[in-house]
Amino acid sequence: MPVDLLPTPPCAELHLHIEGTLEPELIFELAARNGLDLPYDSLEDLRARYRFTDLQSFLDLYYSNMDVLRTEADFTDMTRAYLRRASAAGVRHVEMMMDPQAHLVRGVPLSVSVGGVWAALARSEEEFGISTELIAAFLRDHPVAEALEVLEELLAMGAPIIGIGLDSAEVGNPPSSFIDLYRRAREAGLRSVAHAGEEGPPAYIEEALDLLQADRIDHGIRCLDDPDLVDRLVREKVPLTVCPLSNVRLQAVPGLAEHPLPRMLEHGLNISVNSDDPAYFDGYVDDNFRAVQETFGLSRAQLALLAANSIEASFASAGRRAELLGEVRAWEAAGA
Ligand SMILES: Nc1ncnc2[nH]cnc12
Ligand SMILES: [Zn+2]
Repeated sequence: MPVDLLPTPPCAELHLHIEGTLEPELIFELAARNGLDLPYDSLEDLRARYRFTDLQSFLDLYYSNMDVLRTEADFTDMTRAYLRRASAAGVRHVEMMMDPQAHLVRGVPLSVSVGGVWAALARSEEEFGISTELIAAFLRDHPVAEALEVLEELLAMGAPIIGIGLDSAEVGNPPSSFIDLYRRAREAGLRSVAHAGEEGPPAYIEEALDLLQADRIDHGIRCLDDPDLVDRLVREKVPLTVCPLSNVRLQAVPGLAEHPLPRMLEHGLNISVNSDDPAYFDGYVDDNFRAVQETFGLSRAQLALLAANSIEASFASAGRRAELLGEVRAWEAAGA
């Protein structure tokens, strides 16, 4: 790392799939623990498959690797490993997504997947100094009726979720199919986010806002294809949770130098920096901050703005947000 790079500011991570933190070593460890045969001969063999051409090529491996998650302890161990790494990265608050349906379809009940993740989150402040929230993300390439059933089950069991999300294969699965799901979540007092404009068109971002009333847009980079939409997003201060290394690895952009992050900052869009699926994209949040700093020469003030945006766009309590914004201000002032 060149000496003149700044450390990562204290920040909130708002776009993180906990299943995307499953590192190759842990995949082998959990397979052994659960007596499962993996379709890979070695860690190297597995790692060699982490070359993606688009979102779907990644999702195929992501869902396949999840099969090693069988017990509550598996989910707890994965989540604790992420929290430990995130605390080293400077993360002070995380709102993590999990994909309950992806586990249910493999026969793993909600009590195991949600219970296992929650066991780690419940101790996170004490253990790692990271406050946490959990978001149940729904698979947009599955029927909305299935999502509604799972949401009802989550509500009935009193699952400790702050909101819902929408992820998986984007193109051809528009937000408009999930109006009933988001309406039900709103009635239940939940917040909401939705992936839109990662590979899909700007119209999906508009649908997520107008039809789903999403509080935040995950990715949203393709808004730049529609100047009127950019004006709206700036005017309404809509938070976009941007994941630079993910976009490069999934070839949503040709390379980091072509990533729209600096243009998004110039427009005054409300963006934050996040890792998405760090075990798959070679990058936790600090790696993402370092990469964009190195590539675009961002100033301390710009890094502080990205961190402050993440905290202001979070669902943390007003008190916690104020505390963390104070940390960001102190970080910025340390360079003055
Ligand atoms: N980047 C991403 N886009 C859509 N769905 C996902 N699930 C996990 N990571 C995802
Ligand atoms: Zn994502």
